[in-house]
Amino acid sequence: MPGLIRIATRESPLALWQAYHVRDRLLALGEGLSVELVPMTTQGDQLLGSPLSAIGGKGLFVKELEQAMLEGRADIAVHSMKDVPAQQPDGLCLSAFLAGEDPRDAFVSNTYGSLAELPQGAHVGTSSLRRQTQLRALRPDLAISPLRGNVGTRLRKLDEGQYDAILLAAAGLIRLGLHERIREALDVDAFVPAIGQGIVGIECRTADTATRATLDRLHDALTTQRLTAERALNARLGGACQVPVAGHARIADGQLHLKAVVGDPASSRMVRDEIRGPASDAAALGNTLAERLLDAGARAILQGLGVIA
Ligand SMILES: NCc1[nH]cc(CCC(=O)O)c1CC(=O)O
Repeated sequence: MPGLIRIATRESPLALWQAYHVRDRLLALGEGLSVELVPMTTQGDQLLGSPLSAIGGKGLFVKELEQAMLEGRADIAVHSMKDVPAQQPDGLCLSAFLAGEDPRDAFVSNTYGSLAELPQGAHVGTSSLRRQTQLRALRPDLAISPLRGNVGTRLRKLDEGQYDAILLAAAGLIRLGLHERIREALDVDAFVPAIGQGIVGIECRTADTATRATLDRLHDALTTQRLTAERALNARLGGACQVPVAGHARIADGQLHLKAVVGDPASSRMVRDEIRGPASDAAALGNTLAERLLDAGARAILQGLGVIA
C-alpha cells in the first residue's frame, strides 16, 4: 500500500473534475492514503486554438503527464480515455478504468430542441472530424465550422451567437454540472461516439506494483471489456486522430456489440459495420471488425491519409 499518491492532471475544469473524482475514490478506500494533485499545462492546452488534426494529435494532451510519471514527479495520471493514444510509452501502463458516464454526443443549442429541428442550412460548430462526418451524413444541408477550446469556451461561443448549435460529449457536460445544456443526446446507432468517450482511465508506472494494487480496487470490469474492444479496433486502424474513426461497444448479458464508422474527410464517404460476440473475446472482436472495415474501404481511406502503410 503506497502512503502517498500524486495525481498528474491537466488544469482544464473537466480534467480537474476527473482528477478530484479519482482522489475522492482513492480516499474512500479508507486506507489512510494521502492524495495530492499535480496540475500541469500540456502542449495540447497551449495549442487549444488549432485543430487537433493539425497540431499532431491527442498525444499532446498526455505527454507532459506521462513525463512527470516517468521522472517520478507524479505517480498516476487521470485521463479521458478518448484523449489517450492507442499505445503507452515504455514504463507506463493503463491500470484502471472507472465505470463509464453517458457515452453519447450531445446536441446543444439555445434555440433548437434537437438535430431534427435545425432549419435548412443552420450553422453547427464542431472541430471533430468524427462529428463532422457523421453530421454531414445525417444532414448534408448544414453549414459546419470549426469550434475548439475547453467545454466552457465552446459553450461561450455558442452563447455569443456564433453558432445555431454545437456538439459536445454528454459526459463532459454532466461532469461539469451542465447537463441542463443537453437538448438531445444523440442515439449511439445514428451517431457513433468516439472510442473511450465517457470513460475515465488511470495510467501509472508499470513497475509501481503497490499503486497498481490500489488502483485495481477502482477498476470496473465491464467498462474494461468495452474499452478493450474499442481500443483494439482503434489500434488496428492505426490509432490516428486525423481520421474520423468512431467506435462504440456495449455489453448486455455477456454479449458485446461493437459498432464502428470510418469516414473519409475528403469525400465524406463512410464505411460502417458492427459485430457481436462474447464479451470475453473483446480484443478479438475489435480486431475482426477493424479487418472487415479495412477490406470494405477503410484501408484506402487510411492509406490515402498516410495513417497506415
Ligand atoms: N476532446 C476533449 C474531450 N475529451 C473528453 C471529453 C468529454 C469527456 C469524455 O469523453 O469522457 C471532451 C470534451 C468533448 O468532446 O466534448
